[in-house]
Amino acid sequence: MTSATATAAPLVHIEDFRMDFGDQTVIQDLSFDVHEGETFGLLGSNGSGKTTTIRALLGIYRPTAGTLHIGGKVFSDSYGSRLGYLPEERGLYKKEAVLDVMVYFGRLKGLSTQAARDFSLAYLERVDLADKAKARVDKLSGGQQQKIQLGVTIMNDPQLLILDEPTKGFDPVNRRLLMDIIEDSKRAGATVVMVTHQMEEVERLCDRIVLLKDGRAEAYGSIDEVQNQYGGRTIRLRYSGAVPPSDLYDVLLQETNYAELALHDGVDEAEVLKELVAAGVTVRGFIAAKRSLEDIFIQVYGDQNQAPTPVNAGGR
Ligand SMILES: Nc1ncnc2c1ncn2[C@@H]1O[C@H](COP(=O)(O)OP(=O)(O)OP(=O)(O)O)[C@@H](O)[C@H]1O
Repeated sequence: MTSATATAAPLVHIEDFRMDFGDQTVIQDLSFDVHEGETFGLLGSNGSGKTTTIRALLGIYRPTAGTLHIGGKVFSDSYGSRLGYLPEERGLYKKEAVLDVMVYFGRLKGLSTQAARDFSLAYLERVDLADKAKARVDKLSGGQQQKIQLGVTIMNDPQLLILDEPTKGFDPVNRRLLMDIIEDSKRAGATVVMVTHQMEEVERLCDRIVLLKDGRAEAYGSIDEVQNQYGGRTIRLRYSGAVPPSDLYDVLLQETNYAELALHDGVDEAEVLKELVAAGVTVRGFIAAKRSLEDIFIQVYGDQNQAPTPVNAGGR
């Protein structure tokens, strides 16, 4: 947890959450906090329990055990318009016109007809759907309908946005547009909890993350903290010769002329270079980099039968 956010009471507080479906335990001992104003990523492989956690937080599922609070309480309708929730299963009134549907939801969220209309027209313009304002929702493509649903979710400037895979199925241009829109909500002060499988979205938007595996938090913290836990600093090496085993690093990847090395704590890149050269390696390229979240994700979930090995974990 970052020190800047550690003092204030968290907006979302989940402690010792457990969820069973029949005799299947999907989540156990899950604890994390989301602080006001931060963007928090809920990550994990398919079926790891992300949507279940959100549903339990919002009272759609009753948790088997544990505390799930928003603003210090179990979620209730009284939190009302301060929440914007984009569920995994999308749903709009398909036979109505786009603008009418948006205005209807705006009214439900407490906006005046005029304010809902003004927001909707500006939003449709921004997401390149101005010409669809009068079209029936079911005449729009899946991605276009998703844009409408995100617009409905953010239209009343909610304090807490919970977005379950907000950019699922979008092409790269539209994904970037949707990320810009989410970033605007974040800049306006919203706290955002998002489920996503897109690591570039996480790196761009999220302040902190939790990584679910086998119903538990495999990693939790800021992106930097998680990167450090799984070998924060790496060397991308182009070489000829043979990369020797060393106390300075772990070899993450080794191909004929390319290797990736995870540096042990406190090791200086120059020491590694010196050792490689002394061992007779011809170094053709040497780039110090942070380990990408995508790499970490693959390490954690790539082989579900093999326990991940955080680089900092003991004995080096
Ligand atoms: N209502 C339910 N009844 C029984 N099992 C359920 C129910 N809802 C979810 N599950 C099970 O709980 C597990 C976690 O599902 P969940 O939808 O939370 O995963 P997820 O992490 O959101 O996955 P994805 O990334 O694929 O969307 C799955 O094994 C799923 O089959």
